[in-house]
Amino acid sequence: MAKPEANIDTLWAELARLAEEGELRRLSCAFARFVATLGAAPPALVLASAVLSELEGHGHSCVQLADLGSGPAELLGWSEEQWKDLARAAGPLPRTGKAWAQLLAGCQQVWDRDAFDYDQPLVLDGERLYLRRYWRDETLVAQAVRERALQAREVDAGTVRGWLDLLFASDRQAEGPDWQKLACAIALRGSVAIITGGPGTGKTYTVARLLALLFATAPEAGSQRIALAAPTGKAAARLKQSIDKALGELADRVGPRLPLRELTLRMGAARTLHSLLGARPDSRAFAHHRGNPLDVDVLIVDEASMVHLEMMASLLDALPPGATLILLGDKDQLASVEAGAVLGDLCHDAQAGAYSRATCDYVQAACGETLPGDFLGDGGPLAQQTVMLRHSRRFGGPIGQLALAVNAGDAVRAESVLRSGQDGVRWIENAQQQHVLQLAQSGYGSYLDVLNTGLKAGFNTNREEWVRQVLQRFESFRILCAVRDGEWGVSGLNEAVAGRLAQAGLLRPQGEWYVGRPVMVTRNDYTTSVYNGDIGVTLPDPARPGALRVYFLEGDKVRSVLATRLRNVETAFAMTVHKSQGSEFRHTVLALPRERGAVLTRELVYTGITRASEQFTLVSPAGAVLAEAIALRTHRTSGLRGMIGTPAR
Ligand SMILES: Nc1ncnc2c1ncn2[C@@H]1O[C@H](COP(=O)(O)OP(=O)(O)OP(=O)(O)O)[C@@H](O)[C@H]1O
Repeated sequence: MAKPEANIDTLWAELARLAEEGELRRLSCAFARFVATLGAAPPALVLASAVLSELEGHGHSCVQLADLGSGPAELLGWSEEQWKDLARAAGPLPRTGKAWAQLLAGCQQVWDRDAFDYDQPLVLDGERLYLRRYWRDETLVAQAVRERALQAREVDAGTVRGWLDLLFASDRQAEGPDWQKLACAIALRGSVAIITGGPGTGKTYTVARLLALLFATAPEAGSQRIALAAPTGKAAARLKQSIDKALGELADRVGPRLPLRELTLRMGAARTLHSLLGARPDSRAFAHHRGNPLDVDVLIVDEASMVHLEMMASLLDALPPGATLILLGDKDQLASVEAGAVLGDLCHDAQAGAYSRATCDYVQAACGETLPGDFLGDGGPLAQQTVMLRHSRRFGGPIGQLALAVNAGDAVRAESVLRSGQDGVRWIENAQQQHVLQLAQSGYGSYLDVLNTGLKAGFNTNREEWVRQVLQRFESFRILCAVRDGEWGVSGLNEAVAGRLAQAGLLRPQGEWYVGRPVMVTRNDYTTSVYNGDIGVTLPDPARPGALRVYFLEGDKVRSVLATRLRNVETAFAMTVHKSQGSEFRHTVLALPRERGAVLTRELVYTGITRASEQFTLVSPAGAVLAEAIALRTHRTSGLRGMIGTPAR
């Protein structure tokens, strides 16, 4: 092998060139430089540091050294040539993961887990290389989840069965086991459970019954401290509303045996994870952690697919050992923008089940359900605490068929559903931007009608109800984009839609703030109490002529902030699919870009489709992009699954 230092200048020049061309973040170059300042830095280490930092920006929590050996061009979104040029500049590189591990273990900047730890920035765990922060988070999540999954609770199977028979209707038609009942029984016996399933599969319905079961089997139901949380304010409000509704319906069914209404009233509001953990301005640290744990017995977290690695680590760190964590979410949805695909990793065995014989016996005793042989296997401890709900009650029609086809990677079937002419789905192929603008004009017509009628009437009568109507109607339609820039991106479409609505005389956009401007908050702001993802509409301030306020809906309540006090917002006629997670719109339009690019994946298309409750319209300027996107699965490198590991209980 050539002397390592021989190529270092060429390598720095090549990294700088890639950064100049926008192929590499400047941050990744800067990180590699920082690593090089800490000690002798062979080109392979510099290269690995830059690649690791770059992959973090793509959502990977670590790099598999075998990928460095074979060339991570695809992971980086580069051509093979680009990678080869960089690799050549670094000189001869190890070809296997093992050889990479040997080389990196000898570097001062890398903590090899068998050696002395003096806080090096890089961690070598087997054949995976981590930025220290992600290694710490991943290890914490894996250990906490594994310990919780192995912690068995004493359960009286006969009592549980009696309650489950009361809580669930007996006239079930669907074939196979009642996964909802099963989920309740399984969640009751451990201190962690995951209930995953597509839209409308009854996750909330199930968790309401689980809560009733927890109350019914607790020594003192009234003293159970239940907390509800979700990554965004909107998802939290939705969770609370659905759970209250489901518990209200159940109260009649259980009658005097359990004072469900009173117990429901004792549960607080659902909160965002940030607020639950006690986020502080300008700090990554939360008020709650293992030294100051949360005051809860049961924590239910909805939309768990949106929870990124760092947040999951903080959550598990703050959860008292005796508390139960219930994660709800759709494992097939897009992962968070930040690193990690935690729910996807945790649900690795959810589809197959992989239940042990002991789990089958428990399920049989506690809910009378027999798990078919197909679902038996040798999944690890977490697989025994995970249940996938498989029957959607809301999504039987064409939107559901389309979502299923996309999820299964069947582009031919997806295209045929889109072209079938069935009510509920539509595909505008070879579209022009004009098509989206027409859809926007009719889709947003409803909120603009209420808005303009109220403005004309001077909105003196029942102003709050008028504001609520404007906000609710705005939420019934949305344009979702895969990309941010360009004609088919969020910025291009927002501008074009505002222009179109102005042309039609429905809006008067003047400057940044104008009456009717819908906005989305892009950063948490603790001084005004608005949070990333909150959506509001700008309306006149009744107290100050000429001033504008942005109104937000929180459950049924309306609150407002002076427009000029909101610093991190963008117009929200169009938004990214990422930002739409946790929301549902009566009519959802998904606008695909002309070229696929790295972000447009199966998970993105699936997430976009499943935001629609009644009508889904796909608009694409180039037909082939859909099939290409369906073929491309999101892959995020992580060590979580391996760390949680086997054996089963
Ligand atoms: N076993 C059941 N029997 C009768 N109705 C059910 C059952 N399970 C779910 N439902 C109904 O199906 C609808 C969807 O259920 P739910 O809202 O719980 O699904 P979800 O998985 O939480 O959906 P989302 O992912 O959209 O939040 C609700 O109206 C619910 O009352």
